[in-house]
Amino acid sequence: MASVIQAVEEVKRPAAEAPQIEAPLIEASGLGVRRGTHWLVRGVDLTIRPGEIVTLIGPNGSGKSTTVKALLGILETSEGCLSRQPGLRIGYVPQKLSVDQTMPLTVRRLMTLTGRHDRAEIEAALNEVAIAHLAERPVQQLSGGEFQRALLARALIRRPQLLVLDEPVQGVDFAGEIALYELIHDIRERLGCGILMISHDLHIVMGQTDTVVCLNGHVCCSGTPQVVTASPEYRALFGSRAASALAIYRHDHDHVHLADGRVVAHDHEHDHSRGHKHGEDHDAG
Ligand SMILES: Nc1ncnc2c1ncn2[C@@H]1O[C@H](COP(=O)(O)OP(=O)(O)OP(=O)(O)O)[C@@H](O)[C@H]1O
Repeated sequence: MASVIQAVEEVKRPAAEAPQIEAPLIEASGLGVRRGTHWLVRGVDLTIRPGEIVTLIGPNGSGKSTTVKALLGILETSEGCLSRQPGLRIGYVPQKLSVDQTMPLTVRRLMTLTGRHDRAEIEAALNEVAIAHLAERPVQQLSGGEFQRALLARALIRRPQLLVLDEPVQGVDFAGEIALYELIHDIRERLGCGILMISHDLHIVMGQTDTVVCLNGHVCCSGTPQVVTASPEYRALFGSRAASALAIYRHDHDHVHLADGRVVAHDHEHDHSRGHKHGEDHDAG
């Protein structure tokens, strides 16, 4: 009887109190890109909401970059549905950015190559990634990690609603990798932007992501890291690397972030649907 009353009260509860799931920034369904008779990638279903980190993983040539470019509208899609929030502000950190070794280019100047920004905006973006002290340094003299931070700052200066990172830790040593992923996580917390990332670092991906999409020319499996690491497709694709990533990963959902910014306690036994963030608990190594 008590449960019936409880159920009725749940129904009566005003809609405003129900958890709000924010509208997607980008939503793709059955997306495919073909060149000639060859499908580069096919059957991609993917949604990115504000404040959500979605990571694409997969072997070389599995269609990760193609998928990102199609989602951003850089590449024309051949089939499927794709919608982006109108006027969506995107900050993009490319896989590679080659800088002429002889060209004098300071970090400050790098920040203005793709748009006009005043001093305060540049300072704020550099502060965001903790390299304000390097503003006058030629970019050729930066370490791998510092250069990646400078690229991140350049993407953040536009106050993006969606940050897109194509392998953000390239040229960075292991300690620097961890620091960068922590920074990306912090940026999501501070700015509330959605993050779409390509990564090969399975261990870190599994700890720092809300949703993992595993590609191999098509979506092999997708969902929370917990769901993906348990899937046979993922294990078949990554073999022993998959097993070790699974071994260090322990996912501990203990709260949800509602669309209005509130954080509420959450049961462990909840469904892993979209629209929430999570707390994680990782065992080292
Ligand atoms: N313009 C193109 N024309 C024909 N084939 C292409 C084109 N661009 C990419 N490909 C092919 O499409 C497939 C997917 O490429 P993509 O760059 O998306 O893979 P990826 O998963 O990002 O790889 P990596 O991890 O090596 O960066 C590859 O087989 C690639 O050779």
